[in-house]
This record gives sequence, C-alpha cells and structure tokens, in this order.
Amino acid sequence: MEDGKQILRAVFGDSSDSEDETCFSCELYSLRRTREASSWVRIQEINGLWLCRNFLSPERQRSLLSAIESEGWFTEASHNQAMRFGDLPIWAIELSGFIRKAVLEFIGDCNMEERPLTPSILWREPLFNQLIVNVYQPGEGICGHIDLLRFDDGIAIVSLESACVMHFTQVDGGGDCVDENVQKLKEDRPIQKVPVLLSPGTLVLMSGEARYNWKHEINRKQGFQVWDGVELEQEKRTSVTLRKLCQVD
Ligand SMILES: O=C(O)CCC(=O)C(=O)O
Ligand SMILES: [Fe+2]
Repeated sequence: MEDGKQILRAVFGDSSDSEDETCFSCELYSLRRTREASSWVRIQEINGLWLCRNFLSPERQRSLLSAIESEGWFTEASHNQAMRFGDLPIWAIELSGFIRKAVLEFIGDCNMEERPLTPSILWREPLFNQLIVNVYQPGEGICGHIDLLRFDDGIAIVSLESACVMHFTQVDGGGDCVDENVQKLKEDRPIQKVPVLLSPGTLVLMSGEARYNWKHEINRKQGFQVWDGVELEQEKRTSVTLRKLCQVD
C-alpha cells in the first residue's frame, strides 16, 4: 500500500491528511476539500462497479455546474445534451485529474484486492478524451444501454443535482452496442437487476463486467425512483460522463 502512496506523492506532490488540503491550482478547484467526507463503495453484485459517494463536495458541485453553465450549451430548453471529443474543456481535464487522484488515494489507503480501476486504465494518457453532459428534467431518464464499444474500458459518471436510482441489468454475453442514448438493447434476457443510488456529487466508475456485461438505465417515470421504500423527489439532474475513445491504429 505504501507503493500507492509513493506514486501519489510523486505525481501530485506531498499531501497532508488534514481536512484543509487544497488541490488543483485552477480556480474551479481551489476550494478546500474534505477528504474524510468521500467514501468508496464496491457494488458486490457487479464486478467492476464502484461508487465514490461525496466525491465532489457541495461547493465543488456548484463550481462544476457553473463551469458547465458558462459553456453556454444549454441556453435553450430543447438542448439537453452536449458532447466533446478530443480536447476537453479545462474543467473536464481537472475533473479527470481529480478522479485519478481520488482512486490513487483510495488505493494508497486500503488493503483491498479489488481496485476501482486497473493500472492500465488509471495510467493511460489521457485518462479520458470524450465528454458528455446530460441534463434531465424531472421524469426524464436514459434507457438501458451498454456504452458503445468504440469507447474503451473504464467509464466515469459524475452525478449532480437531483438524486436518482440507476438500475443495472445483466445482459447475456454483453450484446452489441446500439445508440447509447435512445434505443434499448434487443433480445437480451435480463438475469439480475441491481439498483444503485446516485446522490449528488457521486462518482460512478464502470469497468470490466460492469462496463461490458451490464446495461445501465435511469427510469425517472413515476414508481421507478424508489429507494428504501420511498419515491425520490425529482428535480433537474445533470450528469457528466467521461470516456476514452478506443485507439484506431
Ligand atoms: O446520466 C447518467 O448518469 C448516465 C449517462 C450515460 O449512461 C451515458 O451518457 O452513456
Ligand atoms: Fe451510459
């Protein structure tokens, strides 16, 4: 485990264990972070599915939302999705760095065999080069899908604003990819359905089986957003998805 800490120190410099650690020079991320507040959860039923709850503090969530707003992508009500390939906005690059750093810190601190990302994903450069921001009004969600195979393994989603339940459904053999945002996978036989609560500021990491053999879906129609027997209150929700395009040689 010391190795992980040493790597972390080498890459990001020394960091204290105090609550007042300041990370990233960028003004978006110059807010102080509370390291203790975030907690990693491995979803037992699904290999390769990890959550980091409170990955972003409320202040950081606000900073991220205002950086997204400043892009001017969602000035019209009809606009609910923005995609970027290649050079990502500075705030998305910073967010990617923050994800890498959080994983490294966790690896350095824990004794677990399983890790949120394999070293080959964690150390690839860039970690991510494709971005989607989705904005959902109450009642709107996303159909069950596996992300397109032109994206590499290791996908991150940061969930903002409204809490929601994302359902994962196991798929026979993984299936082919279809349009990630609109169509359902055909002819697949659900084996198991696992609900996962995404509170605001949660990071989702999907790799391996979670990325290739499970569909993910957010159904925000009445009756589907139930957690602990209580229907969640819905507000506008924003999510940031980060992925890496597969290399074409
Ligand atoms: O909004 C979300 O949390 C999920 C987004 C997603 O799955 C995607 O863009 O592929
Ligand atoms: Fe997806």
